[in-house]
Amino acid sequence: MAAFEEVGVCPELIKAVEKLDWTLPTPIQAEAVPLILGGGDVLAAAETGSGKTAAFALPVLQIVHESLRARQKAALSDFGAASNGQAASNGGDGQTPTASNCSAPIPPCLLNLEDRDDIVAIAAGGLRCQARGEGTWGGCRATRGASGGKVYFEATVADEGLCRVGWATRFASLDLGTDRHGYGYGGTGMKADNKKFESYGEKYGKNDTIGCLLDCDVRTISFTKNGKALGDAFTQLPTISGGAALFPAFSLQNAELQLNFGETAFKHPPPPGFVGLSNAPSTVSWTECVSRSKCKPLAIILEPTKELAEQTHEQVSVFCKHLASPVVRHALVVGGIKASKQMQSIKDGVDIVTATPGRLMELMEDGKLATDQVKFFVLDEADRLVAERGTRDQVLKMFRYFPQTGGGLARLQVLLFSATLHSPEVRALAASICQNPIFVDLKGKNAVPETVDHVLVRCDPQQDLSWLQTDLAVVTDGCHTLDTIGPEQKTPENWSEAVKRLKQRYLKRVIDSFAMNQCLIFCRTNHDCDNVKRFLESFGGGSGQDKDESEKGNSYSCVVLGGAKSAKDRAEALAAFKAGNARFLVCTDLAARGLDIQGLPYVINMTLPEKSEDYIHRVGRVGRQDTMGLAISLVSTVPEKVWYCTDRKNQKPWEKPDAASTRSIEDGGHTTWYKEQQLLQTVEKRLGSPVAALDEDLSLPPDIAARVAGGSGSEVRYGQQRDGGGFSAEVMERVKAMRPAVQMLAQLEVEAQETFFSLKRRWAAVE
Ligand SMILES: Nc1ncnc2c1ncn2[C@@H]1O[C@H](COP(=O)(O)OP(=O)(O)OP(=O)(O)O)[C@@H](O)[C@H]1O
Repeated sequence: MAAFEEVGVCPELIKAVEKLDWTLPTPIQAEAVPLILGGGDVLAAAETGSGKTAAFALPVLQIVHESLRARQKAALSDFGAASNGQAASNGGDGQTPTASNCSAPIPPCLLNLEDRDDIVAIAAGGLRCQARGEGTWGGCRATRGASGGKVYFEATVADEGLCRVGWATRFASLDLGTDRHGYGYGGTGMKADNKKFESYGEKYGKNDTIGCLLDCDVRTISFTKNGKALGDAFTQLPTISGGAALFPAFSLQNAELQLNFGETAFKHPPPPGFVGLSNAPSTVSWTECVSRSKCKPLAIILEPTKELAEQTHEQVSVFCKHLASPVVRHALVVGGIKASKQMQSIKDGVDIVTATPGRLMELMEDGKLATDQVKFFVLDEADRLVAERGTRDQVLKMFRYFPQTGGGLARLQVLLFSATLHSPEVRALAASICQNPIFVDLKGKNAVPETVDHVLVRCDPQQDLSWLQTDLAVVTDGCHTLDTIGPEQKTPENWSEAVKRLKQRYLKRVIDSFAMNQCLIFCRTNHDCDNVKRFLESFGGGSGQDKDESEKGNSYSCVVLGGAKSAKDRAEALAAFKAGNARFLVCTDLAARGLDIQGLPYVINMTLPEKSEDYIHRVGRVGRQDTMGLAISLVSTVPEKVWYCTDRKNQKPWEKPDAASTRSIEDGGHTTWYKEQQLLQTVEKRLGSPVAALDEDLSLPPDIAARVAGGSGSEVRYGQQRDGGGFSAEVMERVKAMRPAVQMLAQLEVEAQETFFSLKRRWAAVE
């Protein structure tokens, strides 16, 4: 296995990993780091806990640092050249020129070759554009935008075809009018903003001249057709400023436009008070905007949850420590925290942003984070990021913001990482945003480390009638509040309620039987998490977050981490669990991915997840870094009716369960029947082997017990590193084989040194 320097990691980053006591790159790091350093797009799939974060963070940091250095060097030499030139023109007095003595004429406003879709051609002279191709829209914008005053330009339709003309910020989609940052008026007599198309003015076509009027003072946009005023099209625009200037913008489909920004006389002069954009006093150039912004990251790392983003950001901070001259500035951009607070941390400049999609998109759309310098787009847990349509669309939209041109190291590199990267959605995404990606698949579909043991507890309420006992304060989800439950009832509803009760009893038994003091308990919903917490609290509970120190040792202390909690509560819960102040983290699948909790011994699934890849990620919280972990799933033998809410308005039907809400979703209600036996089959198929059941007394099956307690001479417990001091059996084997050669080399080294010094002494004596 290669060392970090052999895979190309630079000395500063090696220093950082050595401080973490990392001796060798993990297999995914050894594979992915050189590919990324070599400039490739990479899709990397490797088991949970295999060090994927560093596999992308190290090379990304290294290239970002190299780019910053190159930029710094170029800036220093430019400055040298400029100051030398100035010294000459100032008569050699060496004084730095002031703003007043270096004012240059403002360049004319033209169509921007760098701000257009590929299918848009711009004619020499920069005032005529066309897009050819039936059914395909192409967009472009001008080089100069208005940041104040009353401005005007004209667009004359030079050919048949479809077009929209208007104004947009430089952050808007080039498809004018399809987001919040562009305002267009189309030839079909429609105006468009944020995908809202409404009737406006009249139709226009070949030879018509459209006047585009922007009044930055009252924040309105209006249009004229051949000199005839069509009235206000857009009012109450967001504040227009240097950073959010509005540029002339055009979308065309098989059409051609001739523009006049005011360099020559207009066909139809604008109303009094309006001036041509070329002569307007308050304008900004596109290049000026692009180079002025300090918030111009070179790398964007996208994470599906705030917790993961924080964790990756921390990892990046650790790696950055020894990168100097210049330092790499990195920021966290996540929801749940005031955007203004985050702006504070990025406004002085940022090179790497670790973010969750929603907040990042917001900043990008508001023009607060420039995207024109982005070299890396990393999608960690990529399959999760694209699993939902909304996030997938956001990811694609983001991608369109990034520079798509450039070669070599200037090219945008796209990196997709996950333990489970085999979904069709990921493949479709890769096909649309990656260039010849290399798929590094170290585990295939089965991405769980060998260090995880999988067992199940069969919860059969027809056999085990202990659910009828009332000794424990079991709290179920209320699905069967209206149903008659009892030993004489043989209905599916009875068994469903029974299994809910039984599972909580088993939870307590499992915790006691393994004397667990640190465990992640996965539930299906936030509501289920709260119920499990209430149940555990009935034995003392405690959150470990309270001031009362005595709660820390409580055997059932627990905290909840679920999407329904506030960002602050989630952060506190995770911190309490990581610090060992709460023994149990009761969570939804929000915590299934990426969370890295050192030496976590146990995971309990109160219910199996609907997708087998979520099982892989859940159980991947244990068995990390070669520590042994146990995943215990409580699996119902009978169908269980559960809450299933598909719309946001009816999120809490359990608060007042009634005949309507407890009906199944097919019948207009909010429940569904969950069949865990089927889910178990998909999990087993994914794992490639059956999951063994715990014995009735909840002891481990013998073959598993042997791995952790003496069977193979091992005394390793769950949560501890397996035999081999953190290295896999394969590595240990190679270390053993190489030991004699290394010892011989060390001996030779000693002899060579001794010979050298004795020769040196003799030489000194002769002299
Ligand atoms: N080369 C290495 N040597 C030793 N430890 C390492 C090395 N690389 C990473 N680690 C450690 O391994 C643990 C797991 O790493 P990481 O969180 O990156 O895994 P992952 O593959 O992203 O897992 P998941 O799929 O669950 O997100 C971390 O605690 C990390 O510090």
